Amino acid sequence: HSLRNIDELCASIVRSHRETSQYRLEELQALRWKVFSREEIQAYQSKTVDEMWQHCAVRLTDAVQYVVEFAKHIPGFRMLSQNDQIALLKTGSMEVVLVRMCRFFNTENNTVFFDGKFAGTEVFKSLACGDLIAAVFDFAHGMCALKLTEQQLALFSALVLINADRPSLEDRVRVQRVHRSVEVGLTHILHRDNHDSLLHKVHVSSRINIPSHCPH
Ligand SMILES: COc1ccc2c(n1)CCN(C(=O)[C@H]1C[C@@H](CC(=O)O)C1)[C@H]2C(=O)Nc1cc(F)c2c(c1)C=CC2(C)C
Repeated sequence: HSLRNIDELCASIVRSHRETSQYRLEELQALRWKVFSREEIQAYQSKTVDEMWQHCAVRLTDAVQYVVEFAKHIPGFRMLSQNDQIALLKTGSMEVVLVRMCRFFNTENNTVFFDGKFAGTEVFKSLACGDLIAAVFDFAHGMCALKLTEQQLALFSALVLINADRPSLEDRVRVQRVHRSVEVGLTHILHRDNHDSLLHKVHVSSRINIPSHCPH
């Protein structure tokens, strides 16, 4: 890896992340104290499980589409076979949405951006999936605690997505090679930002232990 290649790889991943972020950080900062009224929370809580999941699924599908676009612009990702690109996106895109979600999270009042305002866990009560929602919020807290810059978040997102341990990959060795190059890029950026304390943390691509099933 010549230094030039690493810089070029980082630059293209950061550009791709920036171009595929649904909302700019400044927009979300402006909204971060816009929370739901009691009536609005009541309205969400009186939805049926299916209505609420439908409502969330539409938004998450939106966020996943942006992650697909992000992946397509990662040089190493495009080099992989179509089947491996699809396998990585099927299993990894939701994890990247959750990693990206930390940009939409306000740790001071434990709320996440949802439907244009910031929602606490009580808004999702009608999903009857308290443990899943708690895991999503805990994960967002953990990601925020790392205080990653947009560039570090871009490289970390690519690292989470390009994971050679995903099921049903045809050419694991090739995926591992791309993973390694992204890892070198992230290490390079963390060194440059004197964020060495983060090195050990971000190399374990964090997983959420999604509870096996929701009661409903
Ligand atoms: C990448 O990070 C993020 C983070 C949040 C959101 C997005 N992406 C996508 C866009 N978004 C919107 O709400 C859109 C604003 C639009 C209407 C408008 O523009 O006003 C609709 C957010 C969203 O979907 N939040 C969301 C969904 C969801 F299912 C859950 C949680 C949070 C928390 C727990 C669960 C239940 C898992």
